[in-house]
Amino acid sequence: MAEQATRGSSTINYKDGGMRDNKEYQTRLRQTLEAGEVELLSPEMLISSRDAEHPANLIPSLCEAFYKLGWVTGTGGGISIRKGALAYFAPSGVQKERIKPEDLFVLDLRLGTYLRYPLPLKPSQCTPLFHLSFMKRGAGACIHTHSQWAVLVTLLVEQELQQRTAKGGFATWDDRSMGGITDLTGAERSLSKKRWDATPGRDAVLHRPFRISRLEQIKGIPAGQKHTDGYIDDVDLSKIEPSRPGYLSYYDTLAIPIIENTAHEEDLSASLAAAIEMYPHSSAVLVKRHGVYVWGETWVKAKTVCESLDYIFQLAIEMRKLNAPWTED
Ligand SMILES: CSCCC(=O)C(=O)COP(=O)(O)O
Ligand SMILES: [Zn+2]
Repeated sequence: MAEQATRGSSTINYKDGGMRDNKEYQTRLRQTLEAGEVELLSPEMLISSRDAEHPANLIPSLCEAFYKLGWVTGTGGGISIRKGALAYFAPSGVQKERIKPEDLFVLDLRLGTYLRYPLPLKPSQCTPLFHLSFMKRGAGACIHTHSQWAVLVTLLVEQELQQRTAKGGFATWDDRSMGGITDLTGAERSLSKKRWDATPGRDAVLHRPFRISRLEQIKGIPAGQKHTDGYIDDVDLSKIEPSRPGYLSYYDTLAIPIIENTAHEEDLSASLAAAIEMYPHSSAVLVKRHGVYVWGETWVKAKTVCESLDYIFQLAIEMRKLNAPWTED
């Protein structure tokens, strides 16, 4: 395992072993963590904790649970968790149900530098996408699944789009880019339009999101999101108000944007960023023929929303088989 971390042009070598049981070191370590002086940390300390709620322990156990749900089959998908300014990522191409804390990468979001990089592993290809959710939404965790239900709803929306385009296409900007969403305020609409015009990657956001209403489980999806222009350590994310408070009501319509897939996961960054800008209230983005990204303030919230969405996607597939409409308009 790598015993070093690189900061700027200098390389710091760390020794491990023995130190973990040393009380004085533990105290200094805690003070160092509290002061945010993470450069004094041994990379091994970043993943050594007896606390089951520590990201180094949570990521392996959650990935195992997600594997059993069919969310991270064949190494794809996963979860990243943020602890303050530190973000924890799983390795790429490794069976997600067998990940160990030692396999995890730790990125300092302020420095943009890895504090732990366990060669010869590589960080998950989802890393830049997870990173976007931390920087733009102040997320505490982000989940990526390859759930078959998520993939199937993107196919059905694609089919709807093809049928609509064949009938004469899209008339207005709203119709094209917002998929006919009518519940945005005038200010949000005009801001979205400005963002839409200025955002690279917008062309890969489908002209129609997945939309569904009148389902009890919709009440498990947040109504609004926090917006940040980058993770800043001295900004208290808990003080940033979400764009809309609370959760969707039974009478709201859930809308999840869909972006085109790319040959490489990391190339989804521009379109994911565009979808996040375009849909200011959304806590998820579907990737056509691929899966879904879902984030939340905490890993518990991200997992709960992901479960609700997966349930809704599965129900939507079954509804379509029965010719039951997803929305009333
Ligand atoms: C068969 S998985 C292809 C890549 C992918 O979709 C993904 O989610 C990234 O997986 P990684 O192993 O890099 O975490
Ligand atoms: Zn993927």
